[in-house]
Amino acid sequence: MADTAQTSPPTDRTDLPQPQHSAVRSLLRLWPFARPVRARLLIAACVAVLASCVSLVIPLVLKWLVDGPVAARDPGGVWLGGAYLLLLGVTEALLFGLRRRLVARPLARVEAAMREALYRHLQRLPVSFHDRWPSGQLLSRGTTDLQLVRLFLAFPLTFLLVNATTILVGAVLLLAQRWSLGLVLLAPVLPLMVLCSVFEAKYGRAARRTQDQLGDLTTVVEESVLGIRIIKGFGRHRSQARAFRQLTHALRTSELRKARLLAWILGFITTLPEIAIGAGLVLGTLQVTEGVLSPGTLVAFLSTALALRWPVESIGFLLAMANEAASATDRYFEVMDEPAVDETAAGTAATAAPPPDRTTAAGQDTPAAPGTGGLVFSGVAFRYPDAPPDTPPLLQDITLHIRPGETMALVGATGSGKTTLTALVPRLYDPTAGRIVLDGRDLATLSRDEARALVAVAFEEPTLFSATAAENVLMGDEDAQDDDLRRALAVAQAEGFVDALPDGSATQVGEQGLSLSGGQRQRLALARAVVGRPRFLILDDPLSALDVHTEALVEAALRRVLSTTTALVVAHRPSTVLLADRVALLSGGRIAAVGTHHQLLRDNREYATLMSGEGEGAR
Ligand SMILES: Nc1ncnc2c1ncn2[C@@H]1O[C@H](COP(=O)(O)OP(=O)(O)OP(=O)(O)O)[C@@H](O)[C@H]1O
Repeated sequence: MADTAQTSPPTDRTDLPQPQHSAVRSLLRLWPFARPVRARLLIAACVAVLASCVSLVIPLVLKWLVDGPVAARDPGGVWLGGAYLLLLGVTEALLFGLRRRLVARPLARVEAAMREALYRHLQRLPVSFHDRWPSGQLLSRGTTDLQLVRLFLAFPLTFLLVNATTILVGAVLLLAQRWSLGLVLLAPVLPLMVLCSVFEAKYGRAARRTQDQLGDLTTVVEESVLGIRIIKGFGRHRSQARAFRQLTHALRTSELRKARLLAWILGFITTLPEIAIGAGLVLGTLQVTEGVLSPGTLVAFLSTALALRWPVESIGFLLAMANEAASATDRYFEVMDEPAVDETAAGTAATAAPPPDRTTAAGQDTPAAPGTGGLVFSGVAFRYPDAPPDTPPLLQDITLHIRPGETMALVGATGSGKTTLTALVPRLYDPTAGRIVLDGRDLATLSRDEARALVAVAFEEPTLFSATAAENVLMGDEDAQDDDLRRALAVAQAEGFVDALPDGSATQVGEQGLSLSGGQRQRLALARAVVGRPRFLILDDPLSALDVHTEALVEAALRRVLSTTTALVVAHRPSTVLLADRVALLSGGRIAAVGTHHQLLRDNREYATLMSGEGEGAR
């Protein structure tokens, strides 16, 4: 299968040692998204560097003020010096304000573009990807992680650059003013650099762990909200709360580890320069006493050193934010790097079709002649990409012909692969061998879009979206008109209850259509399946979990739906089987028997057992 995705979701990796990764390499991957706003980012960075340099001029004005007007007791000069300082302060504030204005809007655009790209990509990823990835992990990558990335582009990206420049310019000024004092102040730089690189590696791993745990937590919250009826119905709220507490506890432990790491680096980053400033102050005062240093130079020197405090101290936070953003970027691209399927490209047949004159296994349907209409499975085999390598394929040598206009029921024990077989027809998965032919056209030569235009599906769980009833139905065919909607509702026997909704078909049916009854949702899902007048209809157990009264309504709807199309219907109970013209029994990954319900009931013991509801695997 061309579209199989191989990476495991990160849930499996939370407790494993994370691979060493370079934060810079990860962050460089943001470039394609940041590129369109690069001019703004560059201007904003220049403005911030300028603002920071303005702050470094303040100590020089102080030196002039102390050694000049203050020493000469010149009030006019002092007022002028004060005015200069005020002007510099206001300029610095205005420049930082301008920087913020410059980046705010473009960065919101970058975040939106990344989120849009992620959503688009998620839609194009194969079903096998979604089978493996918990939705909470995807949700957290599209929300929290992207916020971290935007924050990085807004602050650490600029300020790591600005602070490095400020520290460099400040160091030159310190050395130029008094090189011996400058060396004392710069002494902590080397140990701090070593400590920062140790911190970065440790914090990067902790950040990754926290973000993965947050994804797991999101999954649990989402499942609890969606499954609230089951949780309440089975009184599982305590065990659910316990599971949630365990996850929050793990997350808290990881957050505390991050806080501890940040605390120790901040401790060093604050203490070492303070000690150096203290030593510089003592040394400088001695030099002033000895008359080898002017008081103004000492004031300027110490003011420069104090002006460098924030750029140095903030490096801890900035590195932490940069590492969180690097982990968030890794997590984002783990999804984006998954190969998407091209819905418009034709696939390639997994293997050549079996020769038409081959001998078929006992009970298999007779192979269809080439070019035959209807839905034909020829020697189809399938195994899930993540199935253990030593297990046999789930489906093997499936040969079945559903004639044009015919309804075939597919019966088998639970877990026998019925849903999997039906998922091959709309190309949710591709067979690993054999071929499927729709009205004489090999499915492998059709694009997914073409295949889905021919085939409509209604799954066992009739998922509805938070949209109006009409919009939910029209998802089945975006070109459908009002007439088609009315016809589909009528065919699915949904007209009556839809018209009785407060706003008719314009009524919002709520998240997952929860405000509707099971039977109503099932009928809307049927209407969605038939609105595009599909040539082929695949129904996965359409009468599951219905009460007797609703079952009769949906059954009546189904009879009308099935009379208009060629259909394959997964069936568990006789009432559904009776809707079909013939029945195929799936057993041991193969079609074990094909016939009418009564024939199979009479001739096939396994079928009879399944239909009586006594079979081990029957439901
Ligand atoms: N995405 C998947 N990856 C790996 N194995 C899977 C996947 N989906 C289903 N399976 C396995 O394939 C087997 C067949 O599942 P399938 O849902 O097709 O059975 P079914 O006959 O429709 O069952 P039921 O009657 O209970 O709905 C099961 O053992 C299931 O665990």
